[in-house]
Amino acid sequence: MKQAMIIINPSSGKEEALEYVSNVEESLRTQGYKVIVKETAKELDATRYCITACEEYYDLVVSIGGDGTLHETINGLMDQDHRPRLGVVPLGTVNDFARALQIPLNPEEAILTLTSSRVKRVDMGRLNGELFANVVAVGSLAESLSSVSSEDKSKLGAFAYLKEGIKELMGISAHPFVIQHDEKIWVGESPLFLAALTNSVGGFEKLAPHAAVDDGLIHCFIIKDLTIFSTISVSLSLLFGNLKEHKDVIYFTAKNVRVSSPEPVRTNVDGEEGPLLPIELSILPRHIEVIVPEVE
Ligand SMILES: Nc1ncnc2c1ncn2[C@@H]1O[C@H](COP(=O)(O)OP(=O)(O)OP(=O)(O)O)[C@@H](O)[C@H]1O
Repeated sequence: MKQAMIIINPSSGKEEALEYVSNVEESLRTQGYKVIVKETAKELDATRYCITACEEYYDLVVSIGGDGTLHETINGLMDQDHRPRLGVVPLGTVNDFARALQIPLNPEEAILTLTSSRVKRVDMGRLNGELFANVVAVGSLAESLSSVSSEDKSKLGAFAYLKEGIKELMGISAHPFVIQHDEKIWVGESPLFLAALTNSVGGFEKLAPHAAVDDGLIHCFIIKDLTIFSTISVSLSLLFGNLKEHKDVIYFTAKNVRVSSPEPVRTNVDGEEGPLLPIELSILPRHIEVIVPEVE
């Protein structure tokens, strides 16, 4: 009999997550799965549960929660030979991974998608010893993103990040970076370096419109300028999708990236606080298989 594990963060999605479990269970049982439900109680529980699902040859893991829960679930798939297929019911504020894969942001509709026969192989990024699914942000702006309050996130969604970003850019200086990408190197000062795998970053689906989830590339943006006029125009480019063409932005793609700084600079990984520099990024092409809607 096919086996499915539901990994659910009961604290996600304004504490509404548990309401959806029975619908997901029913959908999976109807499809012939034996279902087990694992509730997370703390950080990294989702990773531990997902490792068990790999070791016990589960066919499917469904993550019910925000991008944080999804990030932790995906990390359970890191060095595993058997990797169950992934289903996603997004309950967070931003839900970049679901946006990038056209998985409905409405939980009820996302649950219906679990019956889809269409799957997509998706790239994962490796950052030092962990995986990321969407984006790594480095620099003063990234540090401010980690501090966006959940109240602001719920109220303003993606605009909370933009608001914090503009506030931050008006008052801060850049960090010195050394960015090695494949055989090239960039040395300079920047308030923000972004490495994106998908088109959706911080809820902005147009940040990297050309980034396909399975193109085997890390899409990198270095923001160079800090003046207020530039900040406003960079923000507009974020919204309208031409960031890579902006004159104060350097854009490149790479398979391997190393970012270092003589200063202690923090990172933000998939929307959560990440490690200090230096970081090494690489790509695991088409590493996981995700259930996506029947029609694009
Ligand atoms: N039972 C729990 N109570 C509190 N926190 C938990 C629990 N289980 C897991 N967590 C932690 O909560 C973090 C945030 O979860 P997640 O991103 O899924 O939800 P969210 O905060 O509603 O989403 P978003 O950040 O997009 O608004 C996870 O990274 C995880 O470490």
